Amino acid sequence: MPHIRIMDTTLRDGMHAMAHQFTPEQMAQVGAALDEAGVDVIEVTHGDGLAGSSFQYGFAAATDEEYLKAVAATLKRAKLAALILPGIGTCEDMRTAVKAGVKVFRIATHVTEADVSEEHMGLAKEMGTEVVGFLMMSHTVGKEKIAEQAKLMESYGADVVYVVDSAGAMIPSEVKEKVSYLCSVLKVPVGFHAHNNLGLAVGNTLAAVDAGATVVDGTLRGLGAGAGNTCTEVLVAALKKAGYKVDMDLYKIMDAATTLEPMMRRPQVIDNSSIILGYAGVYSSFLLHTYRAAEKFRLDPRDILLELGRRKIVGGQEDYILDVAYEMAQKKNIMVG
Ligand SMILES: CC[C@H](O)CC(=O)C(=O)O
Ligand SMILES: [Mn+2]
Repeated sequence: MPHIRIMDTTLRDGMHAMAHQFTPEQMAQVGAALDEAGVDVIEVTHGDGLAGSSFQYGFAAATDEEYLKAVAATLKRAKLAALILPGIGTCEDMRTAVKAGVKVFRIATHVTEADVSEEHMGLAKEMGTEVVGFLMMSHTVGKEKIAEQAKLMESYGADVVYVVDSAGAMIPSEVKEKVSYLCSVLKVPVGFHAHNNLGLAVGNTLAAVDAGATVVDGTLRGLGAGAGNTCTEVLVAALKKAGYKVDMDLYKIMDAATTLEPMMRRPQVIDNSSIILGYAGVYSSFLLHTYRAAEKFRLDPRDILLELGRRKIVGGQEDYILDVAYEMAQKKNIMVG
């Protein structure tokens, strides 16, 4: 059975669920526990990647540099990773991240926009880091389109390319179809990142590895945007049970989850609105923005999410959530003070 690499993104995707309010000290504690458990790659930044801390996405409790340095100081074996969305984070942010200890860049684009990653991938290679291409909202297009965009990333130097189920909208048969097709056309390894909005994150991740993915994401206790991600400690148990080789200690990864637990702001559950994220195919990180808009305009968050799904809005359009809610409230004649 193949060896599966796990990249843990508790300290990046988990930031969405924490409204980006982890402290550097908390990150250092969790990072040390993940390292001790044998996690290969630990991703750290604002939930929306380098320079995500902003009015648009929400301000973090510290700078990316402070977070990265705090975690880097605790690592003995794991590689430190940073996510970047070209145009949000800049090449300058990448240079600062490398000085802070980053060894892996995960470069994220909408699934049809891989061409915007060329410059950032080039710089990442030049600085000697590993490069991961991250094709977000992969549920919105067919396998051929994903393959075309993944091949672009491969040509820019990506060492791994991910199918990213940002909306937690995919079902196992779709994961299998898309991942196996990608494996058949790429030379580099294929990765998979799941969200649990339909309760399928662990199942979809297993479907991905069965289809040939050899790099997968997880977060402790599933902490992440929407209903969260694939739960790392559950995934380790499931992969080991299925016979895959995983370089991680099961008890120690469970202990890392125990370290995280008291820091969590709310239980990571599949609430009603999270189900709608998956059902309507809406970006998971819109959940908390939608709750705020629903409260402001006295609307049911599920109605807003269904409308966002109809309008096919993508990452970066967080401000548009308020516009949509305002429009819906006006139609319902709701007075907003
Ligand atoms: C950049 C924001 C986003 O959270 C990236 C990601 O994890 C996803 O698309 O699922
Ligand atoms: Mn995600």
